[in-house]
Amino acid sequence: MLRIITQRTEARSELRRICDRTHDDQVTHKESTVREVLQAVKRQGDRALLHYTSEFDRRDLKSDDLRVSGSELDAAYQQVPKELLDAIQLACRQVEAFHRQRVPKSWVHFGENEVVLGKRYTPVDRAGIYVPGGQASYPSTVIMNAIPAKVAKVPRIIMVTPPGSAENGISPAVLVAAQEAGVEEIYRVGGAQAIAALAYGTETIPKVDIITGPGNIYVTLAKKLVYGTVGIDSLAGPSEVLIIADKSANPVYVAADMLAQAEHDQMAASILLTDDSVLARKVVDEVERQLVDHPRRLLTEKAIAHYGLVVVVESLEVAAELSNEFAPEHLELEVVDPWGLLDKIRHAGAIFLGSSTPEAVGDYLAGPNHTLPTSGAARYASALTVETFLKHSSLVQYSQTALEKVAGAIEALALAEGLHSHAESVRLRMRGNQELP
Ligand SMILES: NC(=O)c1ccc[n+]([C@@H]2O[C@H](COP(=O)([O-])OP(=O)(O)OC[C@H]3O[C@@H](n4cnc5c(N)ncnc54)[C@H](O)[C@@H]3O)[C@@H](O)[C@H]2O)c1
Ligand SMILES: N[C@H](CO)Cc1c[nH]c[nH+]1
Repeated sequence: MLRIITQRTEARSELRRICDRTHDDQVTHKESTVREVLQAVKRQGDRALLHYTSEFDRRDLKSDDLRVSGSELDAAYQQVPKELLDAIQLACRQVEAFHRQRVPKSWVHFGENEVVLGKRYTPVDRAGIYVPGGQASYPSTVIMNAIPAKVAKVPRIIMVTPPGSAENGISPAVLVAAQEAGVEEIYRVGGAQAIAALAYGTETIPKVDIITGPGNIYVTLAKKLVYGTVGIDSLAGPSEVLIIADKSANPVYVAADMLAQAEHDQMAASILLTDDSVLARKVVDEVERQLVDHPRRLLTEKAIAHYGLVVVVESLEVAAELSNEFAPEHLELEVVDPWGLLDKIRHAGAIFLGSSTPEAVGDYLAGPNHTLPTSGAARYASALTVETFLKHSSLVQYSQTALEKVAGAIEALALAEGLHSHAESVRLRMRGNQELP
């Protein structure tokens, strides 16, 4: 089921197909559904939200049900075992410590020539965080999105997540993680309709300035389409792992790490590049073996069948080259000298070095963010950070003397652009205080 490829040209074209899986032809019809959902929510607000929640999540709700109540939030604590609460609190502390390390600071520079320049950072007024909840529940994603927003001092954080089944609702762990991370405004709505609500606002859900968080193909397409109306973090769609392994790697670990990605979504991708054909064979067998009793076997098998791949390469240098072309969300270096190989890596959302560092460490509590760019977006985008929730304004002050020194240059540039009033705005100041005629 998991294929092994040894031929370089075939490997390249398969890797391209997998990387492009979120913008291939099969996705086009999903995009038209997403466009329709966005338009309907924009025009009809809550009415459309409730309609699509019934259609896609099989939950018949009223507007009043959308917001998670205070009593539900309180009750969630009773349903979360102590070890899980401890783990959530540990993850919150570690993620916060990591994100506090590099918070950008406003600065002002008083130059020698009576010129003052600077940058002033301010948070967005409202952030909308999307927490997925279709195939699995993600308390970890609450933490990864809410904590950086808190560190950035965003005044209002609005969380959306699918409603869950009528019997179980939203996972209590998600509700507890939200409260531990400092979020209390939570709405039960998922998919493209949730993204539309955050982008345009409805009677119940407020419009935000930026939407962050990962999601399935519908969520990712919706974020792409609302970009401009609101900001977004990145296109953090169906998950991916690419593992570069040599003969020192343990096939049991490699297989487990491939399945740990595949179990997210049938569109998740799991790739192994190795210079050892014996390891390649063992990993394929081990994936089969670990799938036998897998509780999410059907979905995971689909992901492995469509977007799983093992490539045997001539050398680790070739593996690094192919990995750079793919630009994976997660890259694991399970080789004798991971730090040596790191020099050859240029594009990846997060890099895990050595065989004692399964990607799950980063998923939950190492500290760095697990909301990462997918489908090749790591070529130009990065993990979610505190800066995602900040923007900066440039600060500029010139004295009259400083302005006199550059007046001629500004005038020349303005005239070259044919912009009369730009030139005039400087020229008038050179003539001293102007009285109204
Ligand atoms: N890149 C990252 O940083 C990262 C991190 C965590 C998870 N993920 C990814 O997030 C995704 C989570 O997906 P999920 O499905 O579990 O939850 P989700 O919340 O992203 O999607 C569920 C929603 O999709 C909508 N939906 C389902 N079927 C639909 C259909 N046929 N038409 C229109 N809308 C439909 C429903 O409204 C539902 O609420 C996975 O792909 C996982 O790999 C990515
Ligand atoms: N691997 C996911 C990022 O693609 C993050 C995650 C959350 N829970 C488990 N894993």
